[in-house]
Amino acid sequence: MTQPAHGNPHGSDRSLSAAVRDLVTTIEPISGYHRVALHAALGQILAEPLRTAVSVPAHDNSAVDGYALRHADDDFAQLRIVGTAAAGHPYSGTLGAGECVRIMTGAVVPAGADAVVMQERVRRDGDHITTTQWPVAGNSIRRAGEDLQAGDCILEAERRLTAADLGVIASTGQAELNVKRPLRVAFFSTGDELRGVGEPLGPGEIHDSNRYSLYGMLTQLGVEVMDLGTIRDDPETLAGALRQGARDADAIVTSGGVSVGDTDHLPSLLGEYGELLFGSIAMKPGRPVTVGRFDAAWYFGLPGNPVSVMTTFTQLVTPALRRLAGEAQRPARRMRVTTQSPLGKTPGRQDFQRGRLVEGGDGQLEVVSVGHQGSGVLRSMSEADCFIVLPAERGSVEQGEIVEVEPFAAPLLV
Ligand SMILES: Nc1nc2c(c(=O)[nH]1)N[C@H]1C(S)=C(S)[C@@H](COP(=O)(O)OP(=O)(O)OC[C@H]3O[C@@H](n4cnc5c(N)ncnc54)[C@H](O)[C@@H]3O)O[C@H]1N2
Ligand code: MOO
Repeated sequence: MTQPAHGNPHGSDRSLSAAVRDLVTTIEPISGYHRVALHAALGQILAEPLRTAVSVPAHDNSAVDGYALRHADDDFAQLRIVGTAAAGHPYSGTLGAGECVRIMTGAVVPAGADAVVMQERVRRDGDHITTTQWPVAGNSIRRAGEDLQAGDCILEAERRLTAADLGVIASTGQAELNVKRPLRVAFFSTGDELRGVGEPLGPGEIHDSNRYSLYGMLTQLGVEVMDLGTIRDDPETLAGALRQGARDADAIVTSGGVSVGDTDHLPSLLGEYGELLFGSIAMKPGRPVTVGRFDAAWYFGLPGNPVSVMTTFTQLVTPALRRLAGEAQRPARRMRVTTQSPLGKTPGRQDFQRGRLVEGGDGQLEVVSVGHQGSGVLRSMSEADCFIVLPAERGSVEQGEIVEVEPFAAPLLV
């Protein structure tokens, strides 16, 4: 599978979809799981399918505040109130003919009752009621098991647990569960021009911004991050950082030094000490990448341009790290909308332009370009809330044409 580190600039680079497919089929997920308290499972990956031993709700209960009655008493006669059922305080008797029970939302439906009438449809006179609208059988009753049935598989393995999932699990009473161990990802920036935030800049120097956007995207992906800092463009030092990352982490993500310049050492280092899987993708921004293995770790060398880092991270690294972490893949959520802006493009690479979704005249979502699309204009990422995804073969797009957009999700938006 090894290919030259630098793709052909005339268009024979591997497509992004082929690169992702190769990675996802080649990567073996890490093993290992641990048992955690329910609240600590938020954002973690479920290690096994989760079954419920109980039904939820456990009992038929009332959906409204009103009166539980026997539907067979369908004669519009007065019903006598024989007791009260509140949530957590069931009525212990059984309803007889002509009887009803004052019932509150969430209370267990008493034995003998088979419908509930809401109190707005009732006239009450002392301990008797008459209804203004006789309910149908089963009216306003939430059935036992209508949410979850005892024995059901309620969540599949490999699922990253959401707030709703925690609630669903809590409703079954389960206090602990097995989740996969978190993926450990080391990251560093490369470049002699880079200085840390808070440091003064010398001639030609810039602040290392990629390490912060990478930190943010990795953290939002739910992995354990190891920041190896800013590394100079020196092969020995870079090899040392790669060794440290491979020793302590499951994957290493770097920015810079993957193109064809004199100080771009990472492709040759990987070729020499590791295994190079591929070195160039037909996407813009983000054509030069260096992807492969270094010792036991997966290595993702992303281009240095700040927008290219974020684009390649979301499109290429994210599915690869999800696979490595043992998380089920998710399809890209793309939709077709009208563009309010003309979009410049030359055929050759799949383009990820930055856009914002807006409400069009007819209330439908449309997209506008955030403007300057240079791969060094990081503000375009900050101002955007979606990628405008243009196929490799197409040229410029006119205002009013339909384009595909991919709204940002984590790791770009919380
Ligand atoms: N002759 C060619 N030159 C370039 C090509 C090419 O195909 N042939 N591709 C261009 C493209 S596209 C990209 S993307 C870059 C990728 O180059 P590198 O990965 O080697 O990145 P660097 O040269 O190290 O940096 C590029 C750019 O980004 C700035 N940078 C780097 N790291 C950071 C950081 N941590 N924070 C902020 N900014 C950073 C760096 O100063 C450069 O301006 O190669 C093109 N060249
Ligand atoms: O691929 Mo570069 O990332 O276009 O600037």
